[in-house]
Amino acid sequence: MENISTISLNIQRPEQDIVEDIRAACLTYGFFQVTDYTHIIPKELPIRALEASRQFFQLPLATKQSLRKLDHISGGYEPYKVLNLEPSNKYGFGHNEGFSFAAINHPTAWPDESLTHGFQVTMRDYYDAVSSLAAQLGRYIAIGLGLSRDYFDDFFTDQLAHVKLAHYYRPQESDSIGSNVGVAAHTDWGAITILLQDEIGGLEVLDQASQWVEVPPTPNAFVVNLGDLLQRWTNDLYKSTKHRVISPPAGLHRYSIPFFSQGRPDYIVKTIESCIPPGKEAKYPPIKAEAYLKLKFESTYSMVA
Ligand SMILES: O=C(O)CCC(=O)C(=O)O
Ligand SMILES: [Fe+2]
Repeated sequence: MENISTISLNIQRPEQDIVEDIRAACLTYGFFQVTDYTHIIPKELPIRALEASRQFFQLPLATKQSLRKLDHISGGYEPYKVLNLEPSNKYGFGHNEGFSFAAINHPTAWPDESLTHGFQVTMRDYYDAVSSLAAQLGRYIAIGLGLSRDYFDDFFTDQLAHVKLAHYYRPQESDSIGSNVGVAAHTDWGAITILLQDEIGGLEVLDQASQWVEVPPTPNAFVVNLGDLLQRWTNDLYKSTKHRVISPPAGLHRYSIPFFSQGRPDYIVKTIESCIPPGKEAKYPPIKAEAYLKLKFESTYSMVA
């Protein structure tokens, strides 16, 4: 079992080296970490985003409850749910509360500016910057597949991504239940997920030998993983790998911010020809990004209000 690789995106590196490192990771784990991205994401922005997230979760519960997410499309607060391993729910019910939002103009119950100063601006900045990183990773992935570098650009332009601020913690009493589920094992649905995690740890990836491998918290790094849509797009050549989060022991708090890159809703995802072995057919028919995500949602997730 190999470690999850850490790939420097330093612009001084030969581009082909970055491309090959990313390709190797996509063919195995579909998980890697990236560093040296400050030409795309300002150095202080991830710190600001985690700080704003901590600030949000410190609001009184009643305030957070008033910002509750109403359905799976809109953004807002997702309250803490204690363990409930309902199999039809992709995330189980781990020990976490969340706040999610999507692209600009998307309905979201934002907290009042007077309560969390600068929160919305920080989150918008974060969204835009990480969107650019997703598009740049798309270019490296395209080159690695022998495609033109702008092959995925159209998919990432005006994409509808989802960002989730996640706060993992365990109230004392749940220790007696013995549950340590932060997020139950799952694969992501979209194309690329870019995750910022703090220094607590707990994210694990299932390797080819069915062992859980930790993705260690790494200063100034983002975790990148491919989702089911990119696996399908590449005819299963690139991997969307199962992962989970072990929640920290009572008394510790973990914060993370996954950015789920799901593409322009009306974009039609059609199997990349060069990923189909000679003499074989594509495994999947073309599908609109939006229709694919809806299908995934309906088949695996039952929202409990
Ligand atoms: O919080 C994390 O480290 C990962 C969360 C995750 O996998 C997800 O929300 O899809
Ligand atoms: Fe995930």
